[in-house]
Amino acid sequence: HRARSAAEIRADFPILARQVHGKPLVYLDSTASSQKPQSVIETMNTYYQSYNANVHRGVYEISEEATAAVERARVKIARFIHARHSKQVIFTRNTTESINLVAYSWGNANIHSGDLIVLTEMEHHSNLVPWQLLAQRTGARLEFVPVTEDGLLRQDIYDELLTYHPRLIAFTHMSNVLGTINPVQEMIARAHAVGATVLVDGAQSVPHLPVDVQALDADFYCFSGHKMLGPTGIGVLYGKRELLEAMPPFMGGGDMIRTVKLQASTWNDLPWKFEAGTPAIAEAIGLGAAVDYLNDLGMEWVIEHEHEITAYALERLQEIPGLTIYGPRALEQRGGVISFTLGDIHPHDLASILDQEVGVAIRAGHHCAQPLMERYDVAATARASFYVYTTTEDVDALVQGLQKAQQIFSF
Ligand SMILES: Cc1ncc(COP(=O)(O)O)c(CNc2co[nH]c2=O)c1O
Repeated sequence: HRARSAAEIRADFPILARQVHGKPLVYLDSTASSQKPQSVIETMNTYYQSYNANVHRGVYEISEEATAAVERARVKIARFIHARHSKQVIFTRNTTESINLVAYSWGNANIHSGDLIVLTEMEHHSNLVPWQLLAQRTGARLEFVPVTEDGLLRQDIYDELLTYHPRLIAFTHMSNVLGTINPVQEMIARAHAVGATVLVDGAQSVPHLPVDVQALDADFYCFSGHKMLGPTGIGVLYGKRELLEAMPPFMGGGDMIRTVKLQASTWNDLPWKFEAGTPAIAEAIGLGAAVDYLNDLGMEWVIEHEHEITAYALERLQEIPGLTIYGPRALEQRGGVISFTLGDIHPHDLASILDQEVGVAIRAGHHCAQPLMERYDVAATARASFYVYTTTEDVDALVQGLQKAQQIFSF
């Protein structure tokens, strides 16, 4: 991996050169969606400019080039998460669709009335609502692992819930609100010891941490391209081969079939059984370029950089009187996501002032984690999040903006 300065990296992201309200853009919302390096943008443009064609069935050069490019991207992604085989990498639109695919295809066939599904209090709605719908369809029941005051899962209650032999357990690898990194490997081992199947929501971990799905022994692992320097419209479901082979298709259509008769059809092999219709070709190829970019930096560098920025941010934010931070204090238990409130200033007002006064873009709201907001008895939080292009100067601009907001509201 090449050691590169923040300035060098930032030069790769055209959008970071722009201004907002006459001030340099300070983008601190990578948890919602990351910015894109020029190499990803160019890779997608090159597809459209040079070999735009539909995939799999065209018997002409540019269609074969497009097909090969999509399958090369799949192999890159499989290697990036250390999947045993690229057939275990299913392209979806995003994390949400990946989780819904499992809830419908695996869930409908394996969850029955009275079965227990265990989730946690810190889940994003994408890893909560699909299981609510499944429970409503099947008569299964949901139980939840609570979150402590400092943003950690109650492992004692997790162990207690395991004694009820849940059929399915689903939890996030890293919280998009608290930044909490859960001890996924050991939680999966304990779940497997009682015969549970485990889905991990990796939307916030794959972009920011080294992930090895075989070492974790995850049954299903889900993530989105747009959070990891890639385009929107492409996500991944990783699954253990025996599970994916046994699952019925999620959507019916072209490509996912082998033979079609009027009354019935047979299915294509993995991964195409789960990829009905024309895929997001440019987006899959773009995600492959994003993986190249992250591999060039190295994920160990990525998480170390984010820990440096997070440590600096935690230190600077604690200088601000009246500011409350949510989530673990210990760096090794968190990633580069900091949710906070500032006195009784509504987070939406904070975000507006930061945008207008210092060009800082943060997220404000419930972050699609309304149960977690309820657990902390807040309507909303402000949230700053960091990535490969974030610098300590970005954090300084955030602190300056928060101090400005305090002046404005201290009238
Ligand atoms: C932990 C987690 N799971 C699932 C999702 C859904 O990902 P999608 O299917 O690509 O939308 C998100 C997106 N989180 C956020 C999206 O915008 N602000 C966020 O915090 C997430 O952070």
